[in-house]
Amino acid sequence: MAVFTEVPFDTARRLIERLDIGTLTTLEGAAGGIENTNYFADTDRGRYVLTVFERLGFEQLPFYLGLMKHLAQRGIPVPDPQADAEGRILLELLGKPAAVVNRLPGRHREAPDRAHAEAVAAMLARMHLAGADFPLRQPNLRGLAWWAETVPVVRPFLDPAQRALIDAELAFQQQLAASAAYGALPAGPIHADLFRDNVMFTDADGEDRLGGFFDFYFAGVDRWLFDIAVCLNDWCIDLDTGALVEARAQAFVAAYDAVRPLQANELRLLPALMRAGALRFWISRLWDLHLPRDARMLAPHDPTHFERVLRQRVAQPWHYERS
Ligand SMILES: Nc1ncnc2c1ncn2[C@@H]1O[C@H](COP(=O)(O)OP(=O)(O)O)[C@@H](O)[C@H]1O
Ligand SMILES: N[C@@H](CCOP(=O)(O)O)C(=O)O
Repeated sequence: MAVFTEVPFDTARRLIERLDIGTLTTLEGAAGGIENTNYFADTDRGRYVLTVFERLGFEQLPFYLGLMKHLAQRGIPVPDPQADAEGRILLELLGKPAAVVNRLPGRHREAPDRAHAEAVAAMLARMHLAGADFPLRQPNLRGLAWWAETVPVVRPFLDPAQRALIDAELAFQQQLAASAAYGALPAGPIHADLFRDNVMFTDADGEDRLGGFFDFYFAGVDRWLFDIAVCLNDWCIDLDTGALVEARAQAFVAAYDAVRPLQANELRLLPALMRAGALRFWISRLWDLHLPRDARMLAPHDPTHFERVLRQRVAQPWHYERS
């Protein structure tokens, strides 16, 4: 259960009262997640999620919440932060930052097929375009600078072969980031963590429909291609082996490309960015496993999964072929 901060019903009721979204009827802790306290909060007028931020401070949240508001206003299905009478969407509860967003319909799909991948890819492209004029700028805080800072911290926990891999891949990404081709990649706000468990699908009428993207708390301004790479490494792999499911990956990129045509240097650098995406989550999972920030931290994700994915992306780079 991802409830790190217990919120009494009356405390939540008073907060909800300030938002003009009805009267709180039920409040229930949400399972899953490893970062924030989430409660499902129903009112007599709608369904919401109350989040108390455990890791993030008041300085980073205006970017995340503002981006969600911006995207929601442009018709992208993402949680829409609710404002109080003064127009504030970043709230405070029990001394911690908090927000109330609308609850997306549906549930995530653990075993996505090609149609799920295509729906996510097309919406990802729409989201990138819709976010392009978002005025706030915050870098991807889990980007290259963080990897370089964190690799020395997790390195002592690795065996010699793992150290060689992590050192080589970090050096490869540093060299890539300094290249002109990388510098020319289009950039803007990205989600940066759009895994299967951060996307809802509804199954009304026997057909799956995209319910929305959520958990924007790793978002930042970075290369759009990085978002595509992160998705390919999750939506388009066999989780048992880490192998890319090439037909699904091909369909994913084609669906994205149909909405926002990829540039030639994006097509060329995709294999390198897929290595970046695998490295990023290998490092963060190592960090979560070996340096838990809090004794109450839930079971961390398995780092060896992304070590394996990274080895495969290095050994078998995959190129998208436009048909
Ligand atoms: N806006 C939302 N709409 C619907 N469900 C949500 C929403 N936000 C969070 N949830 C639910 O809460 C769970 C935990 O949220 P998540 O953002 O993954 O937490 P964390 O930030 O701790 O990783 C999700 O798996 C999902 O079921
Ligand atoms: N998707 C990341 C972990 C981030 O956790 P989330 O629950 O906030 O998405 C991973 O799989 O390592």
